[in-house]
Amino acid sequence: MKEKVAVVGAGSWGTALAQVLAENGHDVTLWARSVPVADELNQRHTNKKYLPQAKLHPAIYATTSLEEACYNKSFILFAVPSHAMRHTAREVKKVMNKETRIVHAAKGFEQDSWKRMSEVLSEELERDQASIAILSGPSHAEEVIQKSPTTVVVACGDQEVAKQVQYVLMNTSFRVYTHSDAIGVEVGGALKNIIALAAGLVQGLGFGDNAKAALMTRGLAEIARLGKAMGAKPITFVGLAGVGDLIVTCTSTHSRNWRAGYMLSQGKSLSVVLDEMGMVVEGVKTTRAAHALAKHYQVEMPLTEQLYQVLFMDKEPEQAAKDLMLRGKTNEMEEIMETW
Ligand SMILES: NC(=O)C1=CN([C@@H]2O[C@H](COP(=O)(O)OP(=O)(O)OC[C@H]3O[C@@H](n4cnc5c(N)ncnc54)[C@H](O)[C@@H]3O)[C@@H](O)[C@H]2O)C=CC1
Ligand SMILES: O=C(CO)COP(=O)(O)O
Repeated sequence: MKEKVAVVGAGSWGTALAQVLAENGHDVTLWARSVPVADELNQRHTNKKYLPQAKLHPAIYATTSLEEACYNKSFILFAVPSHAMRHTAREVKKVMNKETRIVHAAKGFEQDSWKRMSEVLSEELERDQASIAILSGPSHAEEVIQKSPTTVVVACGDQEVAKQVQYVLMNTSFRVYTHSDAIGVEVGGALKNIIALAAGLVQGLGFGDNAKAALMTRGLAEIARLGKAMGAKPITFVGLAGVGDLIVTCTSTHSRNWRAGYMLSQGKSLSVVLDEMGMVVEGVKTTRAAHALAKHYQVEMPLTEQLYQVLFMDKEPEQAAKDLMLRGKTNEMEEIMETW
Protein backbone atom coordinates (compact mmCIF):
# COMPACT_ATOMS: atom_id res chain seq x y z
CA MET A 1 0.00 0.00 0.00
CA LYS A 2 1.28 3.45 -0.92
CA GLU A 3 1.77 5.58 2.22
CA LYS A 4 2.22 9.31 2.64
CA VAL A 5 5.51 9.86 4.44
CA ALA A 6 7.24 13.04 5.60
CA VAL A 7 10.98 12.97 6.13
CA VAL A 8 12.06 15.88 8.30
CA GLY A 9 15.69 16.80 7.62
CA ALA A 10 17.35 16.82 4.21
CA GLY A 11 20.91 16.09 5.30
CA SER A 12 22.62 12.91 4.20
CA TRP A 13 20.51 10.54 6.28
CA GLY A 14 17.13 12.14 5.64
CA THR A 15 17.85 12.26 1.91
CA ALA A 16 18.95 8.61 1.78
CA LEU A 17 15.85 7.50 3.71
CA ALA A 18 13.61 9.58 1.42
CA GLN A 19 15.21 7.75 -1.50
CA VAL A 20 14.49 4.32 0.05
CA LEU A 21 10.87 5.32 0.66
CA ALA A 22 10.41 6.73 -2.86
CA GLU A 23 11.94 3.59 -4.39
CA ASN A 24 9.43 1.58 -2.38
CA GLY A 25 6.65 3.53 -4.13
CA HIS A 26 5.58 5.77 -1.25
CA ASP A 27 4.55 9.38 -1.55
CA VAL A 28 7.53 11.20 0.02
CA THR A 29 7.78 14.82 1.12
CA LEU A 30 11.21 15.85 2.31
CA TRP A 31 11.50 18.87 4.58
CA ALA A 32 14.66 20.90 4.00
CA ARG A 33 15.74 23.81 6.16
CA SER A 34 17.05 25.90 3.29
CA VAL A 35 15.37 27.06 0.08
CA PRO A 36 18.40 26.35 -2.17
CA VAL A 37 18.54 22.73 -0.97
CA ALA A 38 14.78 22.27 -1.54
CA ASP A 39 15.03 23.87 -5.01
CA GLU A 40 17.98 21.69 -5.94
CA LEU A 41 16.12 18.57 -4.77
CA ASN A 42 13.02 19.45 -6.80
CA GLN A 43 14.68 20.76 -9.95
CA ARG A 44 17.86 18.71 -10.29
CA HIS A 45 17.03 15.73 -8.08
CA THR A 46 20.38 16.03 -6.36
CA ASN A 47 21.65 17.09 -2.93
CA LYS A 48 25.26 17.95 -3.72
CA LYS A 49 26.24 19.23 -0.30
CA TYR A 50 25.26 16.08 1.57
CA LEU A 51 25.33 13.28 -1.02
CA PRO A 52 27.42 14.63 -3.90
CA GLN A 53 27.26 11.59 -6.21
CA ALA A 54 23.58 10.71 -5.79
CA LYS A 55 20.87 10.91 -8.43
CA LEU A 56 17.65 11.08 -6.49
CA HIS A 57 14.22 9.67 -7.25
CA PRO A 58 12.23 12.34 -9.16
CA ALA A 59 9.13 11.60 -7.07
CA ILE A 60 10.74 12.99 -3.90
CA TYR A 61 9.09 16.33 -3.32
CA ALA A 62 11.04 18.79 -1.16
CA THR A 63 9.65 21.76 0.73
CA THR A 64 10.80 24.21 3.39
CA SER A 65 7.28 24.32 4.84
CA LEU A 66 6.83 21.98 7.80
CA GLU A 67 3.09 22.25 7.36
CA GLU A 68 3.23 21.10 3.76
CA ALA A 69 5.62 18.30 4.73
CA CYS A 70 3.86 16.99 7.83
CA TYR A 71 0.14 17.67 7.53
CA ASN A 72 -2.00 14.62 6.86
CA LYS A 73 0.81 12.06 6.67
CA SER A 74 0.79 8.40 7.75
CA PHE A 75 4.38 8.61 9.02
CA ILE A 76 6.74 11.39 10.00
CA LEU A 77 10.38 10.34 10.07
CA PHE A 78 12.65 12.75 11.93
CA ALA A 79 16.19 12.78 10.51
CA VAL A 80 17.52 16.01 12.00
CA PRO A 81 20.55 15.98 14.33
CA SER A 82 19.83 15.55 18.03
CA HIS A 83 20.51 19.22 18.85
CA ALA A 84 17.70 20.21 16.44
CA MET A 85 15.14 17.62 17.56
CA ARG A 86 13.28 19.54 20.27
CA HIS A 87 12.66 22.77 18.41
CA THR A 88 11.88 20.95 15.17
CA ALA A 89 9.39 18.68 16.95
CA ARG A 90 7.77 21.70 18.62
CA GLU A 91 7.10 23.18 15.17
CA VAL A 92 5.93 19.86 13.73
CA LYS A 93 3.43 19.45 16.57
CA LYS A 94 1.58 22.56 15.35
CA VAL A 95 0.91 21.09 11.91
CA MET A 96 0.71 17.32 12.28
CA ASN A 97 -2.27 15.03 12.77
CA LYS A 98 -2.83 13.09 15.98
CA GLU A 99 -2.83 9.68 14.35
CA THR A 100 0.42 10.09 12.36
CA ARG A 101 3.03 7.52 13.36
CA ILE A 102 6.39 8.88 14.50
CA VAL A 103 9.85 7.50 13.75
CA HIS A 104 13.24 9.04 14.44
CA ALA A 105 16.66 8.17 13.10
CA ALA A 106 18.93 10.48 15.12
CA LYS A 107 21.85 9.15 17.13
CA GLY A 108 22.49 11.40 20.09
CA PHE A 109 21.16 12.83 23.36
CA GLU A 110 19.76 16.23 24.13
CA GLN A 111 22.40 18.58 25.52
CA ASP A 112 22.13 19.45 29.21
CA SER A 113 19.01 17.37 29.91
CA TRP A 114 20.80 14.25 28.51
CA LYS A 115 17.44 12.93 27.42
CA ARG A 116 17.03 10.32 24.70
CA MET A 117 15.46 11.55 21.46
CA SER A 118 12.29 9.51 22.01
CA GLU A 119 11.87 11.25 25.38
CA VAL A 120 12.25 14.63 23.69
CA LEU A 121 9.75 13.68 20.98
CA SER A 122 7.34 12.27 23.50
CA GLU A 123 7.37 15.54 25.45
CA GLU A 124 7.08 17.85 22.47
CA LEU A 125 4.54 15.84 20.47
CA GLU A 126 2.58 14.84 23.58
CA ARG A 127 2.80 11.20 22.64
CA ASP A 128 3.35 8.08 24.67
CA GLN A 129 7.05 7.17 24.43
CA ALA A 130 6.10 3.59 23.65
CA SER A 131 4.46 4.73 20.40
CA ILE A 132 7.64 6.32 19.01
CA ALA A 133 9.79 4.16 16.75
CA ILE A 134 13.57 4.37 16.58
CA LEU A 135 15.51 3.52 13.45
CA SER A 136 19.14 2.55 14.02
CA GLY A 137 21.87 0.15 12.98
CA PRO A 138 24.90 0.13 10.67
CA SER A 139 23.81 2.33 7.80
CA HIS A 140 25.92 5.00 6.19
CA ALA A 141 23.81 7.17 3.90
CA GLU A 142 26.52 7.08 1.23
CA GLU A 143 26.07 3.30 0.85
CA VAL A 144 22.31 3.21 1.29
CA ILE A 145 21.97 5.62 -1.62
CA GLN A 146 24.03 3.23 -3.77
CA LYS A 147 21.72 0.36 -2.81
CA SER A 148 24.54 -1.46 -1.12
CA PRO A 149 22.98 -4.17 1.11
CA THR A 150 22.19 -2.62 4.48
CA THR A 151 20.53 -3.96 7.63
CA VAL A 152 18.85 -1.81 10.27
CA VAL A 153 16.54 -2.21 13.25
CA VAL A 154 13.35 -0.40 14.09
CA ALA A 155 12.57 -0.49 17.80
CA CYS A 156 9.30 0.49 19.38
CA GLY A 157 7.35 -0.27 22.53
CA ASP A 158 4.38 -0.84 20.24
CA GLN A 159 5.38 -3.72 17.96
CA GLU A 160 2.56 -2.92 15.54
CA VAL A 161 4.18 0.44 14.81
CA ALA A 162 7.59 -1.26 14.43
CA LYS A 163 6.08 -3.65 11.89
CA GLN A 164 4.46 -0.81 9.94
CA VAL A 165 7.79 1.03 9.75
CA GLN A 166 9.48 -2.21 8.68
CA TYR A 167 6.86 -2.53 5.94
CA VAL A 168 7.38 0.95 4.48
CA LEU A 169 11.18 0.85 4.52
CA MET A 170 12.19 -2.71 3.69
CA ASN A 171 13.36 -3.73 0.20
CA THR A 172 15.99 -5.92 -1.48
CA SER A 173 18.88 -3.68 -0.46
CA PHE A 174 17.49 -2.36 2.84
CA ARG A 175 16.59 -5.08 5.33
CA VAL A 176 14.70 -3.94 8.41
CA TYR A 177 14.44 -6.00 11.62
CA THR A 178 11.89 -5.09 14.26
CA HIS A 179 13.11 -4.80 17.86
CA SER A 180 11.42 -4.35 21.22
CA ASP A 181 14.22 -2.74 23.26
CA ALA A 182 13.74 0.92 22.38
CA ILE A 183 16.12 2.19 25.07
CA GLY A 184 18.89 -0.23 24.06
CA VAL A 185 18.59 0.58 20.37
CA GLU A 186 18.56 4.30 21.02
CA VAL A 187 21.45 4.28 23.49
CA GLY A 188 23.59 1.94 21.35
CA GLY A 189 23.19 4.18 18.30
CA ALA A 190 24.23 7.26 20.24
CA LEU A 191 27.14 5.86 22.24
CA LYS A 192 28.94 4.13 19.39
CA ASN A 193 29.79 7.57 17.99
CA ILE A 194 32.11 8.21 20.95
CA ILE A 195 34.07 5.07 20.17
CA ALA A 196 34.13 5.90 16.43
CA LEU A 197 35.68 9.30 17.20
CA ALA A 198 38.30 7.57 19.33
CA ALA A 199 38.92 5.02 16.55
CA GLY A 200 39.67 7.79 14.03
CA LEU A 201 41.97 9.43 16.54
CA VAL A 202 43.80 6.20 17.24
CA GLN A 203 44.24 5.46 13.54
CA GLY A 204 45.60 8.94 12.90
CA LEU A 205 48.10 8.53 15.71
CA GLY A 206 49.47 5.50 13.91
CA PHE A 207 48.26 2.91 16.41
CA GLY A 208 47.56 -0.45 14.83
CA ASP A 209 44.76 -2.95 14.48
CA ASN A 210 45.31 -4.28 18.01
CA ALA A 211 44.36 -0.86 19.36
CA LYS A 212 41.30 -0.69 17.09
CA ALA A 213 40.10 -4.11 18.25
CA ALA A 214 40.68 -3.11 21.86
CA LEU A 215 38.71 0.11 21.40
CA MET A 216 35.76 -1.64 19.83
CA THR A 217 35.64 -4.42 22.42
CA ARG A 218 36.22 -2.27 25.46
CA GLY A 219 33.95 0.37 23.92
CA LEU A 220 31.16 -2.16 23.69
CA ALA A 221 31.73 -3.06 27.35
CA GLU A 222 31.20 0.51 28.50
CA ILE A 223 28.26 1.08 26.12
CA ALA A 224 26.59 -1.97 27.65
CA ARG A 225 27.36 -0.83 31.20
CA LEU A 226 25.79 2.60 30.73
CA GLY A 227 22.97 1.21 28.60
CA LYS A 228 22.04 -1.32 31.29
CA ALA A 229 22.03 1.39 33.94
CA MET A 230 19.70 3.44 31.73
CA GLY A 231 17.23 0.59 31.39
CA ALA A 232 18.42 -1.17 28.21
CA LYS A 233 18.65 -4.93 27.86
CA PRO A 234 22.43 -5.56 27.58
CA ILE A 235 21.88 -8.31 25.01
CA THR A 236 20.65 -5.65 22.56
CA PHE A 237 24.26 -4.46 22.24
CA VAL A 238 25.35 -7.69 20.56
CA GLY A 239 22.92 -6.86 17.72
CA LEU A 240 22.87 -4.40 14.84
CA ALA A 241 22.32 -1.33 17.01
CA GLY A 242 25.35 -2.26 19.16
CA VAL A 243 28.18 -4.32 17.67
CA GLY A 244 26.88 -3.78 14.12
CA ASP A 245 26.94 -0.02 14.27
CA LEU A 246 30.17 -0.02 16.26
CA ILE A 247 31.91 -2.02 13.52
CA VAL A 248 30.73 0.20 10.69
CA THR A 249 31.49 3.54 12.32
CA CYS A 250 34.87 2.47 13.72
CA THR A 251 36.09 1.07 10.41
CA SER A 252 34.50 3.16 7.66
CA THR A 253 35.91 6.36 6.24
CA HIS A 254 32.30 7.36 5.49
CA SER A 255 31.85 7.92 9.21
CA ARG A 256 31.75 11.58 10.15
CA ASN A 257 32.73 10.68 13.70
CA TRP A 258 35.70 8.57 12.60
CA ARG A 259 36.83 11.33 10.22
CA ALA A 260 36.55 13.98 12.93
CA GLY A 261 38.73 11.84 15.23
CA TYR A 262 41.26 11.38 12.45
CA MET A 263 41.40 15.12 11.78
CA LEU A 264 41.95 15.79 15.49
CA SER A 265 44.92 13.44 15.42
CA GLN A 266 46.47 15.67 12.74
CA GLY A 267 46.63 18.51 15.25
CA LYS A 268 43.52 20.44 14.18
CA SER A 269 41.43 22.04 16.92
CA LEU A 270 37.93 20.75 17.59
CA SER A 271 36.29 23.91 16.24
CA VAL A 272 38.32 23.73 12.99
CA VAL A 273 37.40 20.06 12.59
CA LEU A 274 33.69 20.75 13.06
CA ASP A 275 33.84 23.70 10.66
CA GLU A 276 35.64 21.73 7.98
CA MET A 277 33.30 18.76 8.33
CA GLY A 278 30.18 20.83 7.54
CA MET A 279 28.03 17.89 8.67
CA VAL A 280 26.89 16.83 12.09
CA VAL A 281 29.43 14.97 14.26
CA GLU A 282 27.13 13.66 16.98
CA GLY A 283 29.95 11.99 18.94
CA VAL A 284 31.31 15.29 20.23
CA LYS A 285 28.14 16.27 22.11
CA THR A 286 27.47 12.64 22.96
CA THR A 287 30.84 12.44 24.73
CA ARG A 288 29.67 15.27 27.00
CA ALA A 289 26.33 13.56 27.51
CA ALA A 290 27.82 10.15 28.28
CA HIS A 291 30.36 11.72 30.61
CA ALA A 292 27.52 13.28 32.60
CA LEU A 293 25.33 10.16 32.42
CA ALA A 294 28.21 7.95 33.60
CA LYS A 295 28.57 10.17 36.66
CA HIS A 296 24.84 10.19 37.24
CA TYR A 297 24.49 6.41 37.03
CA GLN A 298 27.88 5.79 38.68
CA VAL A 299 29.12 3.69 35.80
CA GLU A 300 32.77 3.39 34.78
CA MET A 301 33.46 4.56 31.22
CA PRO A 302 37.23 4.88 30.91
CA LEU A 303 37.31 5.45 27.13
CA THR A 304 34.61 8.10 27.29
CA GLU A 305 36.41 9.74 30.22
CA GLN A 306 39.70 9.95 28.30
CA LEU A 307 38.04 11.19 25.11
CA TYR A 308 36.22 13.82 27.15
CA GLN A 309 39.56 15.05 28.48
CA VAL A 310 41.08 15.11 24.99
CA LEU A 311 38.13 16.96 23.43
CA PHE A 312 37.33 19.44 26.16
CA MET A 313 40.33 19.66 28.50
CA ASP A 314 43.24 19.80 26.04
CA LYS A 315 44.68 16.47 27.12
CA GLU A 316 47.22 15.01 24.70
CA PRO A 317 45.78 11.87 23.06
CA GLU A 318 49.06 9.98 23.60
CA GLN A 319 48.82 10.67 27.33
CA ALA A 320 45.17 9.55 27.29
CA ALA A 321 46.24 6.26 25.68
CA LYS A 322 48.95 5.73 28.32
CA ASP A 323 46.50 6.45 31.14
CA LEU A 324 44.07 3.93 29.68
CA MET A 325 46.74 1.25 29.44
CA LEU A 326 47.90 1.69 33.02
CA ARG A 327 44.59 2.32 34.77
CA GLY A 328 43.68 0.08 37.72
CA LYS A 329 44.06 -3.65 37.04
CA THR A 330 40.75 -5.42 36.42
CA ASN A 331 39.38 -8.88 35.60
CA GLU A 332 37.58 -9.08 32.26
CA MET A 333 35.48 -12.13 33.11
CA GLU A 334 34.17 -10.53 36.30
CA GLU A 335 33.19 -7.41 34.34
CA ILE A 336 31.50 -9.44 31.61
CA MET A 337 29.51 -11.44 34.14
CA GLU A 338 28.44 -8.29 35.93
CA THR A 339 27.19 -6.52 32.78
CA TRP A 340 25.89 -9.28 30.57
N1 LIG B 1 24.56 10.25 7.74
C1 LIG B 1 24.35 8.99 8.07
O1 LIG B 1 24.81 8.07 7.37
C2 LIG B 1 23.54 8.64 9.25
C3 LIG B 1 23.15 9.61 10.16
N2 LIG B 1 22.39 9.25 11.24
C4 LIG B 1 21.93 10.25 12.19
O2 LIG B 1 20.97 11.08 11.55
C5 LIG B 1 21.00 12.39 12.14
C6 LIG B 1 21.16 13.40 11.01
O3 LIG B 1 22.45 13.18 10.49
P1 LIG B 1 22.92 13.54 9.01
O4 LIG B 1 21.81 13.47 8.04
O5 LIG B 1 24.14 12.73 8.79
O6 LIG B 1 23.35 15.05 9.23
P2 LIG B 1 23.78 16.10 8.14
O7 LIG B 1 24.79 16.97 8.75
O8 LIG B 1 24.09 15.41 6.86
O9 LIG B 1 22.43 16.92 7.92
C7 LIG B 1 21.79 17.54 8.96
C8 LIG B 1 20.47 18.10 8.47
O10 LIG B 1 19.80 18.70 9.57
C9 LIG B 1 19.58 20.07 9.30
N3 LIG B 1 19.81 20.84 10.51
C10 LIG B 1 20.99 21.10 11.11
N4 LIG B 1 20.79 21.87 12.18
C11 LIG B 1 19.46 22.11 12.24
C12 LIG B 1 18.64 22.86 13.10
N5 LIG B 1 19.15 23.52 14.14
N6 LIG B 1 17.29 22.87 12.86
C13 LIG B 1 16.77 22.19 11.83
N7 LIG B 1 17.51 21.47 10.97
C14 LIG B 1 18.83 21.43 11.17
C15 LIG B 1 20.58 20.46 8.22
O11 LIG B 1 20.09 21.55 7.48
C16 LIG B 1 20.63 19.18 7.41
O12 LIG B 1 19.56 19.13 6.53
C17 LIG B 1 22.16 12.38 13.13
O13 LIG B 1 21.66 12.20 14.43
C18 LIG B 1 22.99 11.19 12.70
O14 LIG B 1 23.71 10.62 13.78
C19 LIG B 1 21.98 7.97 11.45
C20 LIG B 1 22.35 6.99 10.59
C21 LIG B 1 23.15 7.24 9.42
O1 LIG C 1 25.38 6.13 12.35
C1 LIG C 1 25.97 6.07 11.30
C2 LIG C 1 26.11 4.83 10.54
O2 LIG C 1 25.35 3.79 11.07
C3 LIG C 1 26.61 7.30 10.76
O3 LIG C 1 27.72 7.56 11.51
P1 LIG C 1 28.51 8.93 11.30
O4 LIG C 1 27.61 10.01 11.80
O5 LIG C 1 29.78 8.78 12.09
O6 LIG C 1 28.76 9.05 9.83
